[in-house]
Amino acid sequence: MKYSGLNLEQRHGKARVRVARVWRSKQGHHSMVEWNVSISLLSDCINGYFHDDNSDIVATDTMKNTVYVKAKECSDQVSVEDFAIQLAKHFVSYYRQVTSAIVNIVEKPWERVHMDGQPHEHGFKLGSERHTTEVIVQKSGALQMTSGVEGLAVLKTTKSGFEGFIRDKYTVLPETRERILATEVTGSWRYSYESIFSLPQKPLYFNERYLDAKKVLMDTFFGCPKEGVYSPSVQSTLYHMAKAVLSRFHDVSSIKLKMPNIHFLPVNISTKDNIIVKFDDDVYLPTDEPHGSIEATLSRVGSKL
Ligand SMILES: O=c1[nH]c(=O)c2[nH]c(=O)[nH]c2[nH]1
Repeated sequence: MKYSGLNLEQRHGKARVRVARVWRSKQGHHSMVEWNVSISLLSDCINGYFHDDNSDIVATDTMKNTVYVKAKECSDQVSVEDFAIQLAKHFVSYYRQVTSAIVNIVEKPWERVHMDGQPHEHGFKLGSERHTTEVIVQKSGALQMTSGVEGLAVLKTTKSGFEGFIRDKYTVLPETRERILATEVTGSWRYSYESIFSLPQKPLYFNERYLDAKKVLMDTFFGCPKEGVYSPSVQSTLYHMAKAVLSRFHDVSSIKLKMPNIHFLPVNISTKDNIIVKFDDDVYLPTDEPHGSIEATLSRVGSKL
């Protein structure tokens, strides 16, 4: 928006609104989710910036309240993606001023407790990795949506190496075909649905997709239980993981993976005359600083990122 020779780009929203929703069946079976919701609206409210006139501003406090109202209105359990879409749809359809709504949600990994193999009706414990989503909905119904996972910490104790890299006067790293490979995957995959009117109608479709995508990522990282699979680099493993998701899910058009290389350093301790600990692929020093940072986006040729 141009005003007195200046250009203004703006958005406003509410970040980190926490909400939990419980669904109770008549038989006493409970389901629950906990979400951390961030909303950002693109809206025509420039008079608030230029003329001290707030009459076109949706208060961020109102946005926060809307999260609770919409959670209340979900009478059946919904995926985090469906909730994000419902919220975003509300803002673009309810307010004349709002042209586009961006909703980010992180789901806290509450998992049903099992006792002696039996699922508990109303007991949950916290897991580790988190299900995430970002949806952008325009007034026209145009949609961009991604789902993802964060904090997926995985490690294997062998079948990993790193050889053949550039060696120069700054290089000390020995080549190896035997090391620990550890990372904490942050991934997000873009769905090819481009309109809120063309979404799959199956309830909890995106929850199923999330679990399946996570399984494909992990299966590719680890390989089969007995043999595993050799990783020549984090880069190669990342590529195979991303490719497996694109091959498996035809409604995913691109995937971004961030895979820090969390180093486990060989421990060797010696004095001038004595070796106290000699590394034999057994004792490691786990570190998280510094770590390698490796990330890439893989998309189908012709897909919009
Ligand atoms: O898999 C790896 N990729 C790298 O780029 C790299 N760099 C490094 O020092 N170790 C490793 N390992």
